[in-house]
Amino acid sequence: MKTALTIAGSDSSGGAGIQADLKTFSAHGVYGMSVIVSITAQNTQKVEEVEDLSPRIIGAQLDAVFSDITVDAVKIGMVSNPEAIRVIAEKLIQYKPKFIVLDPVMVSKSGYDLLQPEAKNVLIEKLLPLATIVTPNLFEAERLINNGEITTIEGMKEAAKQIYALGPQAVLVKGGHLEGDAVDVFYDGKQFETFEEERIETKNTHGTGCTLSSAIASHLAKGEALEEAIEGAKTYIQGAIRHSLSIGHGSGPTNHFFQWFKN
Ligand SMILES: Nc1ncnc2c1ncn2[C@@H]1O[C@H](COP(=O)(O)OP(=O)(O)OP(=O)(O)O)[C@@H](O)[C@H]1O
Ligand SMILES: Cc1ncc(CO)c(N)n1
Repeated sequence: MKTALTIAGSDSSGGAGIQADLKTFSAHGVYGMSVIVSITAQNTQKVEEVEDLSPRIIGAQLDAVFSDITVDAVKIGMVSNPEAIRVIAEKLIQYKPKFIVLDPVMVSKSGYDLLQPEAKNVLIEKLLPLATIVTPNLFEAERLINNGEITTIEGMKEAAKQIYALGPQAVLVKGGHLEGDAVDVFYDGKQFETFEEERIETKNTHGTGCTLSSAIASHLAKGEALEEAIEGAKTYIQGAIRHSLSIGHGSGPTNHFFQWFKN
């Protein structure tokens, strides 16, 4: 069986973070593993509190996994602080996993900082150059390049180009927060490609970004080429949002098992 590792934060409500990642891996038939960087007390309405694990135990988790198990793909989500980012980068350079999908998580849908503002430049310097693909949403893309607001597909293309110049092998700027259809823009230094799906009208979009990046990692772990992996992940997130769950009183989670249990 192929394997994937998520390095991310825990979401107590199970809709985003580590929990979304593991569910996504399972739904793809990939064996999931996790290195927890931070614990969030959150639900479908808001993030109440965050507590980071020490860099020492983050490093120890990475050593424990990589020293024993072949990791076919890594997904990185919430990394929270500069010290955590430094140890993650150091271990990834040491163990050299073949594929790294970096979701540069910065702020929760409810507005809580999941990446400390002073950690942004460390993420850019240490993690972006290691990424097979980085998957910012519009807000994260704006913050990565500090070049104003992105409001159009053309703007997404320009941002993708500038983020590519920071060192990842490819970029997928996600258009979930734009108006109209859900259009994501891919750039790999050679060409642009757009991945488009119809926008689904729902408030239940908690964990969409985590789900998409883990789905890409799952497809890469199974040996698919990058664009094929994105295509597969985009089809998956569309189904997971279409059958998303009205759980909780806020923004409900995506449904990872919609093939079997439709809402
Ligand atoms: N309402 C929707 N209908 C269809 N697709 C959507 C919708 N909202 C988001 N998507 C798609 O879901 C994926 C995740 O995009 P989004 O921009 O929401 O990520 P995100 O903001 O990082 O998510 P998160 O809130 O989990 O951090 C993208 O492929 C995007 O196009
Ligand atoms: C732990 C965690 N990671 C990522 C996100 C972004 O969706 C979240 N809300 N919580």
